[in-house]
Amino acid sequence: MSPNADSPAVEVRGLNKRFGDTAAVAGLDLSMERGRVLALLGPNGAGKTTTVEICEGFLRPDGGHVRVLGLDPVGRAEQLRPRIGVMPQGGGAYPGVRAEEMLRLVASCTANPLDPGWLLDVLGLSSAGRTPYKRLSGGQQQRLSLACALIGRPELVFLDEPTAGMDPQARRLVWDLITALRADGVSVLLTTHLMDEAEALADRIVIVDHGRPVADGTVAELTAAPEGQQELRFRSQPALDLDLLLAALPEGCAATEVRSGHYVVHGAIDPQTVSTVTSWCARHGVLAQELRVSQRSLEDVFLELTGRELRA
Ligand SMILES: Nc1ncnc2c1ncn2[C@@H]1O[C@H](COP(=O)(O)OP(=O)(O)OP(=O)(O)O)[C@@H](O)[C@H]1O
Repeated sequence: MSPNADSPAVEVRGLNKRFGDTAAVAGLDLSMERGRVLALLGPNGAGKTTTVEICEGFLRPDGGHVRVLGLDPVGRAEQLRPRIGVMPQGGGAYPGVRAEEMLRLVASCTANPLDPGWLLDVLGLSSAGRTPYKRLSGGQQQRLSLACALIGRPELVFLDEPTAGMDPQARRLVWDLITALRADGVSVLLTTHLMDEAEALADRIVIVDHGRPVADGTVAELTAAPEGQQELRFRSQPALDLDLLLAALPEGCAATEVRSGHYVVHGAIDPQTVSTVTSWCARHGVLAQELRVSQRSLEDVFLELTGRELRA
């Protein structure tokens, strides 16, 4: 068993970091269990990369408590580095180095590396092994950067926007790989601007804005509608008599035809309300199509919490 095996994968409390007048991180807390995937979301400039770089030990915090695998990432960098994998934002390598050479170089710096040929194959890079880094496509450079993060069999990986610039096929491949890492017990802290990526991969999501956490929870927790404010949607023929439907519904519900043939019932949507709507439809010979109790999307929640103005 590795040292400090009982400690969280990442624990951050009251983290602060300034760059001149800019408070990049301003009192951030987060905690991540081992073997889980945590997604850090936030608008541009929210402080995600700064937080990740502090956890990786590349930046020194101005204040706060940070432990990664139970270790201080700056003071205990020598013990920590061999146990973590890092995929920085935008990747990076010597421009002239060939893809396979680069991966073998990184592998040679680790104690028990994976087989570089196998990893290139898993990431769909076998045919690009002899291509110089600068001639790889953006998506290939990203995948090589991911391979470099994983070659040393890390216990914890930091992935800063791992699928930025990738086509949908490459993105799926990376998602499958992250899912497989989690199944192997690897902890993953990723940043992303892609809500579907966070939804597909993350056990927990922390949304940050102006260097502070503004939400923390599972996707289900974050997107759950407040009690009594759920929606039931269905499609049917236009111009149903909604006064009649409303009379059948419990007090506090509202029913509207949002556009021709598209209906929304707002209120406390419980099994009884659903049954009332379907029985009313049956009694009036109405076929309710695509009937669903809808939740807010993660993007709705993100925009609600962080606003719609464009960030610098
Ligand atoms: N080395 C630096 N020097 C000066 N300011 C910096 C530096 N690094 C980051 N900042 C500033 O700190 C703030 C947070 O930046 P950071 O890169 O952590 O945000 P982010 O959430 O990762 O953004 P993005 O989604 O655009 O990658 C920004 O205002 C940024 O301009």
